[in-house]
Amino acid sequence: MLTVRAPATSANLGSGFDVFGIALDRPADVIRVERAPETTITVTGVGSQYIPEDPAKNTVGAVADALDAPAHIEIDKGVRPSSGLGSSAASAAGAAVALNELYDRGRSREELVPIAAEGEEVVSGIAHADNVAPALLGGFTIVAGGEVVRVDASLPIVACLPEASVSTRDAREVVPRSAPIEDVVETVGHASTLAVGMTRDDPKLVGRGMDGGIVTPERVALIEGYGDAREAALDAGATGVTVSGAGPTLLAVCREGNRRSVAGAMLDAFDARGVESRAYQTAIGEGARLYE
Ligand SMILES: Nc1ncnc2c1ncn2[C@@H]1O[C@H](COP(=O)(O)OP(=O)(O)O)[C@@H](O)[C@H]1O
Ligand SMILES: N[C@@H](CCOP(=O)(O)O)C(=O)O
Repeated sequence: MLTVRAPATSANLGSGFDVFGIALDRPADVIRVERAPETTITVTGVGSQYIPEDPAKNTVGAVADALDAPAHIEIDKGVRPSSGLGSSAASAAGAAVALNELYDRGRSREELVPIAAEGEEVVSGIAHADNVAPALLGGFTIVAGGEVVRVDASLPIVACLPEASVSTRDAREVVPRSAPIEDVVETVGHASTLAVGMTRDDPKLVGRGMDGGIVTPERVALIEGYGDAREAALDAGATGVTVSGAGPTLLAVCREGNRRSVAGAMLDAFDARGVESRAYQTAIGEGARLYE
């Protein structure tokens, strides 16, 4: 039996819809695989009651098909589904790494990106790779033109998850089909600033580069208490706050030493609105790790 720890991820980062992503140190899914004549799946852990074990409906089933690697796959969820923390992608990336090894398929991590993205198509209708790329490669990733660029970034992060669910499929319904050129120009400016900030591990540039975006303002409306929690985090010293993936998690970029106060401020702000939440004090981290 092979075991893989596959991390949560945060996609978009405000200005990089369907393009930018980061791997997070925690939380993570644990995937265990063993050869079998046909694919079967068991799911335990956080939110497992909402995750189908039918291989046709689970992201790992699509990955097993794509690698022609039938297996019994055990998924222990650490990343809550429909959270905006790449839950479906963590399992898909973990399964891709584990099955590639189990069947000696010889695919590189980069080659596994489109394979893991097939799992995302099962749940959101589109094979967006902005979660599976960092889940496989770690660090900060840019998915563009079918290629992935990886930057070995390192920054303190708080991910604050309110007690609500937003399905990526639903949140894609509010994505504008077109945008005024002024908004596109502004977004390109922010995205460029963010990418340079990542190469320098500069929380100020990264935070500034997360501002605005064409998609984020539409999604904020789906998250009760977003505005208050964002303000509280910025007041506590976060350098930037945006929606993580499709939400409802809020992603706050921090400076060394201020994660605890940022996390506390966000929890208090949600609490004042009567919304329960939990905060992960985490960091940009490594990709899926294989344990023999
Ligand atoms: N292995 C899996 N892990 C998590 N969710 C899964 C998995 N397989 C299928 N799903 C389904 O995917 C949906 C959650 O994915 P999504 O809406 O993209 O949110 P996120 O990936 O941010 O948690 C849920 O409907 C869940 O049942
Ligand atoms: N680019 C996608 C990212 C979805 O991330 P998730 O963590 O919410 O699954 C989108 O914004 O739709």
